[in-house]
Amino acid sequence: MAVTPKIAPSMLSSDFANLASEAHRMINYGADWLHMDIMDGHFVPNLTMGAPIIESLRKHTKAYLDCHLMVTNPLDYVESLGKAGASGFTFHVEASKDNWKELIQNIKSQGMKPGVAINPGTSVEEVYPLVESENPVEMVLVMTVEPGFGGQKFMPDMMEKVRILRKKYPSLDIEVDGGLGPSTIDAAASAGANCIVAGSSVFGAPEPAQVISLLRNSVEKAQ
Ligand SMILES: O=C(CO)[C@H](O)[C@H](O)COP(=O)(O)O
Ligand SMILES: [Fe+2]
Repeated sequence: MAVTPKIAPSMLSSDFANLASEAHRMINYGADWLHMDIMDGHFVPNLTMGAPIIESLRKHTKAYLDCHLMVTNPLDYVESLGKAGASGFTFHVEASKDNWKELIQNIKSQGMKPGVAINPGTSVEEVYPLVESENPVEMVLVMTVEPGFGGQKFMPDMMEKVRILRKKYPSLDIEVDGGLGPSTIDAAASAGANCIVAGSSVFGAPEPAQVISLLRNSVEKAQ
């Protein structure tokens, strides 16, 4: 398989008042990406951060900022996030039924990598047109919890979606998000996920570097 592991600590579990030092800490511990959860209080019942925070953080780090947009109108965020220095822009398929082609085009024009996320209740077939389009998304994020909050329990039933996607698209980046940690990573890695978001299991660990390395080893071993 041509895909490489990307371990992405979710900054949702960090100390927001010290975001830059938390970001440096995670990169020094071996993280590949920093996962930034952008929530609008409408698509999900929680409000987190937006372009101003991404812009502030970008001044302190060159790290890949993997932005996960849990918002009702993702198109409204593309230009501001692109200018703020976001690296990846992953929108939800549930929020882009009518405009995903325009979204992908605009995300790429802003120099960001487009991805599409699917909620637990959404069937995997819904992302096929976006992956098979002439101008495709470059990552699929399979939610393994209901979006909105960190610290929830991993939903193993979602691994069937990952298995189907990996079989269909051998070189696609497939990300899993929600409840990933030492006790759940093997299920995700063996199903074919290569981009691993982990918030509470990394930030809550006495030795976050060990957890990051364990997550990476599991993905490498499964390939
Ligand atoms: O998108 C998210 C929530 O909607 C977060 O990225 C996710 O929940 C990470 O946190 P944890 O690893 O603690 O589950
Ligand atoms: Fe997320």
